[in-house]
Amino acid sequence: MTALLAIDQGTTSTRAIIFDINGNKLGSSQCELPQSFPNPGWVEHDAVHIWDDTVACVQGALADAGLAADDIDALGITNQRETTVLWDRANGQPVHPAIVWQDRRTSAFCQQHQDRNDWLNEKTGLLLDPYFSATKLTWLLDNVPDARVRAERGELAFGTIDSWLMWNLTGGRLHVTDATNASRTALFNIARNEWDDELLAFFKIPRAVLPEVRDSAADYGETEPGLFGGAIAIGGIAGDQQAATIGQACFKPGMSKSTYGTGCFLVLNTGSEFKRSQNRLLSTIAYRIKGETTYALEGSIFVAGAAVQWLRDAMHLIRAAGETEKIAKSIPDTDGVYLVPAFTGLGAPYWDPEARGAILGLTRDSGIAHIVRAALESVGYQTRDLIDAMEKDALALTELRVDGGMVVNDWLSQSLADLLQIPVVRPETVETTALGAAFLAGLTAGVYESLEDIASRWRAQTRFEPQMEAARAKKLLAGWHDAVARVRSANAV
Ligand SMILES: Nc1ncnc2c1ncn2[C@@H]1O[C@H](COP(=O)(O)OP(=O)(O)O)[C@@H](O)[C@H]1O
Ligand SMILES: O=P(O)(O)OC[C@H](O)CO
Repeated sequence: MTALLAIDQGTTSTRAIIFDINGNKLGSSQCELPQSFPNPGWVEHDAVHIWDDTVACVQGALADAGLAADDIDALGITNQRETTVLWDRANGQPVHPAIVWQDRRTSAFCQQHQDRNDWLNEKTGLLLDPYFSATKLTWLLDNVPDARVRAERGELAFGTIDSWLMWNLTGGRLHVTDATNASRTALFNIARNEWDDELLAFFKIPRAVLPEVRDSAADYGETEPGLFGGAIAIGGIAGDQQAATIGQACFKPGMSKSTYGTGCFLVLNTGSEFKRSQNRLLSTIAYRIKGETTYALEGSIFVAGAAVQWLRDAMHLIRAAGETEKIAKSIPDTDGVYLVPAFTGLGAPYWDPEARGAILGLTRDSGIAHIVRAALESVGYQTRDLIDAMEKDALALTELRVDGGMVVNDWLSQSLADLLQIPVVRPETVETTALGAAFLAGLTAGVYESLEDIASRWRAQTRFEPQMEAARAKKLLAGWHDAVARVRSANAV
């Protein structure tokens, strides 16, 4: 029997999941991952803790499935993207805690150099923002004692979390990453598919710290035999949103997926051509297979499920996330109440770090249900803003595949279809991120013949058709834009 193992190293947890050939789960194990916040706007992880959890999770998943290392056909890795690790090649120890994608410590540098945005975007598809790895790595080289001279001597290695795990899984033999993770560093030229000397010079990064970049489905060697009771072949790597795109089998231009967890990431396959957004979306590598690159447009929203967590933990309006479904259904509409969850600013397409959240349109009749429903609707409105931006980039979406912890909520999924005015499709396997990594590994191992073979195994579970009239959706959206206009910061671009 085929067994594919995926490591899914995320921002809040590390998971290992074993799938059969059709994406059914055979076993899994999960560890919660703490973050530290040593200064305002700083977010760090202990990279050694991440590695220890990864080993424990793989062992746990094997035990859960009742399988041994020898039973696994191949291993794939997927990971939180952009998070930056710098370690000593001699002893394998990180020289500093990992700087997490959410960390804003380099925002002053980015503000100062906004005039380079267009130049950077043309090479990387990204924006000059602290979100991406480049400025985090510069910060490490400038602030860790001796780091810069040691990096120039070739003594230090940089990597996103996939590289860090690969280094450890192979006992320090391989310093590699894949094209999707490289595309999130702001050091990789995604048109030419190589590390870019001009970018390296601008960010003052010595080439000697960089990993080798391979295809997303490629031979990545084997795990150290002592780790899991036998060597396991490693056959795939992809950043988590790209892996979800693969797990949702969005292999044709125009196909899209949106993942609703803490935040929301919408990825649209744009095919073999690098297309720059004119509407403040990111361009990125969706996957690189057999040397051929497929590109995507991506819209990132910082707060989706996090708004539900806020209703529960800060406002105490609900006791559990699942209650929101019944509460939202209990009223016909929010009666003009909007919640703009700009708790940490607004992401795409606004990119307004100074905006702050608000609840607008309250009357004496407004109650808990209105606020809860407005929080769920804000997820649909934000997604609609992304889709409208994509449409302006001349790429209209005809349906959206959804996944992530929020979409178990049927009301939310229906509301997405209504506000987006396109069908929303929920698959049978909602662990699409891990599944995408397993698919890549299976492709390398010869378990799957092709992407078409993988696509034939993807199964829809529920299709939500728009039920709301277009005119009503338009009116609600106008109210949302009015609400957003009120929370935007005065100096936003
Ligand atoms: N039934 C539900 N309705 C609405 N939101 C939910 C529901 N269940 C979970 N969530 C939200 O989904 C998020 C968890 O999704 P998950 O995909 O596990 O997130 P992440 O991978 O970002 O940690 C949480 O923010 C939670 O509030
Ligand atoms: O770990 P997640 O699922 O929150 O995803 C993080 C993203 O990759 C950040 O770009």
